[in-house]
Amino acid sequence: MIIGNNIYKRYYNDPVIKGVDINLKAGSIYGLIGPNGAGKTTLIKLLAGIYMPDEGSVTLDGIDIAASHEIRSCIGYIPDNLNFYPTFTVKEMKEFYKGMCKNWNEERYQILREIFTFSEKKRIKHLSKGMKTQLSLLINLSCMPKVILMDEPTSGLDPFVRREVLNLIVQDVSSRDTSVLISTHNISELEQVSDRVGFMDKGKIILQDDMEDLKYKYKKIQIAFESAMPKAFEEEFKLLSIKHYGKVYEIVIDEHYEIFKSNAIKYNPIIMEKLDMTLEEIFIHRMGGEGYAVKNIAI
Ligand SMILES: Nc1ncnc2c1ncn2[C@@H]1O[C@H](COP(=O)(O)OP(=O)(O)OP(=O)(O)O)[C@@H](O)[C@H]1O
Repeated sequence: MIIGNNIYKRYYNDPVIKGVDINLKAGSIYGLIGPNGAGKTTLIKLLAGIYMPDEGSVTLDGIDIAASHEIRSCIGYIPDNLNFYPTFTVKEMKEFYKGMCKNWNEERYQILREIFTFSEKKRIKHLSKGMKTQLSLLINLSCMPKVILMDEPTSGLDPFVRREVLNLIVQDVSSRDTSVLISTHNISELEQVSDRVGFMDKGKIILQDDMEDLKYKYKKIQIAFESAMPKAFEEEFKLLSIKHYGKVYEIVIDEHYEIFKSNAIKYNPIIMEKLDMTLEEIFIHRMGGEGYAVKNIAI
């Protein structure tokens, strides 16, 4: 398990990561979501040991990654912009990493290479952005890391390769108990694969939960009364948002629906229907609460 404990990081004097606690369990995929500039890439680089925290620590299986090169080499990192040596061929690149990687698995490399579309003779500078991501994944998976940190791994990939990449990650997690973190703006994709999710904003993780709990907890409810919503109803429940369409109100709650329902019944609603929220809706709802509501720019 990799644990970030109360991490702080400044760029010059600008605080960018402000007391983040995060843990990536073995055999689990953590989805990291947040608006542009929230600090996701910086956090990933701290977890990968590329940056050192100003305060706090990152440990892998109890060992501080700052203190051990060997433990850092168990962490795979797929960055959002890949800076492979441009004049190397794919084969030379692979040999380079093979030499550096203690647990290199050549058989795995050969099996995985069949899946991807580029030739080993191609120079890195002649690979497309998507091919470079594929190569990075191929090399990372062949290094048999305990942890894989992926920053926007599927951006620039076609839908088939994207599915293949996610399948490979899911297989690796289930067969080797790898800890994976995926940061992406593609929330619906994340919803399919992650079992834990963190929302990051302004250098902090403002909400993290198991996917199932999150989706169980946040509910959208359509409710209507004979006339307007009773004031006492509005006061009794913690309504995270209220929208109003004619007689029907659409409200968001973060308590268990059955409890809400048993208490709400006394207000004699004429309609009360529970709707599941997608992760994207929960995210937008949370970020709206943090001041990121979409502004109406109609003039
Ligand atoms: N090398 C750097 N030097 C100074 N400031 C930086 C540097 N890298 C990032 N920042 C700043 O740190 C903040 C967080 O950036 P970061 O790249 O971690 O965000 P992000 O959540 O990954 O964003 P995005 O979703 O747009 O990729 C931003 O305000 C950014 O301007």
